[in-house]
Amino acid sequence: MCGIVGIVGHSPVNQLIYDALTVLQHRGQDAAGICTIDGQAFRLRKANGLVKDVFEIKHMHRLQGNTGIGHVRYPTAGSSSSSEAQPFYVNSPYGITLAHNGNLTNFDELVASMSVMRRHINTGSDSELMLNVLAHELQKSNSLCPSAEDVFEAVRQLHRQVRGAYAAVAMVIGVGMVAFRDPYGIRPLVLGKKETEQGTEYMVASESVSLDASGFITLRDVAPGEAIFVDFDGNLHTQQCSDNPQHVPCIFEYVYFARPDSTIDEISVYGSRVNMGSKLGAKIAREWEDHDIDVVIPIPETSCDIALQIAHELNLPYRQGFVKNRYIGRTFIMPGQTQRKKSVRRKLNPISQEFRGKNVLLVDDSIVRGTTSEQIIEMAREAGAKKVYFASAAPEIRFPNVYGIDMPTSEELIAYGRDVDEIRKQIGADGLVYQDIEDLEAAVRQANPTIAHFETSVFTGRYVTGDVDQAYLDQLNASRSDDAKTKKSGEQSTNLEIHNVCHP
Ligand SMILES: O=P(O)(O)OC[C@H]1O[C@H](OP(=O)(O)OP(=O)(O)O)[C@H](O)[C@@H]1O
Ligand SMILES: NC(=O)CC[C@H](N)C(=O)O
Ligand SMILES: [Mg+2]
Repeated sequence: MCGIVGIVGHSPVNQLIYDALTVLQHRGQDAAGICTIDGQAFRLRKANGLVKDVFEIKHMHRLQGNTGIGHVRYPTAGSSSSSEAQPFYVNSPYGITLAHNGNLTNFDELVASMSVMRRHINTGSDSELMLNVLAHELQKSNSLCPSAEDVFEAVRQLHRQVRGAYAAVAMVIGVGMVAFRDPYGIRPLVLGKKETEQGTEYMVASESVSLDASGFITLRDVAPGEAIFVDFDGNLHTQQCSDNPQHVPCIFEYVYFARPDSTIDEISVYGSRVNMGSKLGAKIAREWEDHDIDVVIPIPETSCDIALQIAHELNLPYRQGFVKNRYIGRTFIMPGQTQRKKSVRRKLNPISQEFRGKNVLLVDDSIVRGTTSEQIIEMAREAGAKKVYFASAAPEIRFPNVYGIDMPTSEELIAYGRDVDEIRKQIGADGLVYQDIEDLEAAVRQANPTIAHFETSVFTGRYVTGDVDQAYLDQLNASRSDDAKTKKSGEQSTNLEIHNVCHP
């Protein structure tokens, strides 16, 4: 899950974009990039690493200009090479740069269409493909300076060619900034503004929290299929560019990805997690009527709000029994299983007095590969717990994700081919309870009943874009499973370091 941001301002935007990216860091820890427009030139800095490490003062000085876009990356296509960090750049028919959150499901088809379009692709990134489709469609306007209508027509044509999930922001030199969301609105995108003495500034971002951090107020979510265009005179234009938009946002944003202080599609992420706690607490009370749980303990950090509400429902004490090392990032979005496994104990350490002689209920937002739950239960026992029960605020995850979460294969998922009792044994718990899918959907929908359906394929195996078949999933497995990535990592090169060439 990557994070994207774009600003058309009246004064330098480098620091604002940097600040916005730091609060989107939870969406991608692998690479970061910022591109600004300085006169007629793009200024670009992108590299592997966290925002704080990628941008040194010398880079920030070079990122001049009042318009810019930024990206934090969690790879779901191609490799982890720094040449696939974003934003991407093309120089024809105009100077265009683009940052993308999501994952395209018709990668091969798009690669094949590139030769017809006479466009060159330099990496294995789906985002580079999408940029080239946009460039190709803009070229059809046959104009030296495309109008808002030309830009919207290009996005309309892009929606017809590109499949999968995408929230994207692009800049066209001399023209403006365009942002768009796929016709199902799977990935989030929010629009904000700031009034200044020089006029209105506009910003788009993956999450509202980055508008807060950069001093913008949230106007609204970008609608599924809609495009937002801000020209360089600062005028905002918007248009629905999809033939058949439907709103089916990804439910995993609420379960895990997004920050609790963000609001996505008019639903507070925090509020949805509290509701998840209410529903799961009620299920535990119902199904484990005679339970002997002494204390509820969250597995920091994402599950804290959920666990507190479960404790409230069960009328039990809530204790922060694990201390989180604030210098270790999120383990689930780390690129390899060895690194993920090692990081759990580095990240979380128990306070034994909260475990000694007690029956504890550990709560997590989700169990994906089981990396966290297996180790954390072991740690709880080592700390002296008598019994260790486990609750997951999301249902069993049994299917790959193809829309921007790097879960490319069923075999890596602990719930694949196992029922709840088998999973319980595998993670070593005395009892295990999962949220029901209906309850999860209801918990999230509560704040915005207009959303009839959520993207829930990891639980159901139903893919909303209708183009995901077994052949595609097999291919994804072959190219992106942990084994495949390990094999590939030896071959990875950074391609040409053309993206960081320093111009005087
Ligand atoms: O079953 P697994 O494969 O371990 O994946 C699930 C775990 O990973 C995530 O935590 P993460 O450490 O990424 O982030 P957090 O600090 O936001 O909870 C999630 O919150 C679960 O704890
Ligand atoms: N998680 C994402 O949104 C990834 C974006 C894009 N598919 C990449 O791999 O760079
Ligand atoms: Mg976690």
